[in-house]
Amino acid sequence: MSAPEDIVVIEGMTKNFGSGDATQKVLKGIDLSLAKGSLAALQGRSGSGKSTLLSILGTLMKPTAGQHEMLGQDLGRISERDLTEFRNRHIGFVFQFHHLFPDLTALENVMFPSAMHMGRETRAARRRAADLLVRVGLEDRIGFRATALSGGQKQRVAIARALMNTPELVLADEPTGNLDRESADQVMDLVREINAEDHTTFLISTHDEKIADGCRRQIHLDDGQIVASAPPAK
Ligand SMILES: Nc1ncnc2c1ncn2[C@@H]1O[C@H](COP(=O)(O)OP(=O)(O)OP(=O)(O)O)[C@@H](O)[C@H]1O
Repeated sequence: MSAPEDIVVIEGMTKNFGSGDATQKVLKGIDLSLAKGSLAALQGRSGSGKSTLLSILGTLMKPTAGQHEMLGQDLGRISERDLTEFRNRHIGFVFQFHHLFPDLTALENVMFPSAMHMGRETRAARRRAADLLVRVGLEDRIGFRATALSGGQKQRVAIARALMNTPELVLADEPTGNLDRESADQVMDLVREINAEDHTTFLISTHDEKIADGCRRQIHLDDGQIVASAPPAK
């Protein structure tokens, strides 16, 4: 059952890859809810299904079975077109490898999601993108091409880009996996600040205990099942 403060609820979620004898059961019945404003780590050994779960939560992949609700909408029952619009409007993504366009500037990279989001005029988008880059501490890198940024700076641009459309939920798949300790800690400080100030909900998959400890909830996946999920701090 979902509580009013839950923005995401999944029940009985399964995901199989392949078919017949080659079927691989990757998610084996996941029940999970995320309260608005939560900051949760998704932990588990390599191959336990973390990226698969994030892809489904991000509506980038369909589950084999199970219920998926977000913001009160049953996402299993809406058209592909509406799902794309829903994703652009409500979900932001940060990946291990930043996926910035190398020849675009930091500002242009951050503005990119707004190009897919009808109705936001360019001047307002530029202003918001610039404000976000200031917020992530890159005011002196706004006009730099992505190739001229350090790994930590690129990941901060990726966070700004994820926030461009003011999503309720940000899914981050090993966002610090490619960074040195200091840059990883800075990225996590930034995530904590955004979470505290904006109440944006974050789910972060990580192999890094320090990053997981910096979250207010730890969800452990083992072989496609949740084996522990510390209750959210109140
Ligand atoms: N598109 C796919 N087709 C077939 N099998 C897949 C696909 N995506 C993932 N898998 C398999 O699902 C299992 C879980 O993969 P997943 O990437 O979700 O794990 P993970 O916990 O994120 O691992 P890591 O920590 O190494 O990133 C793996 O055995 C993987 O080979």
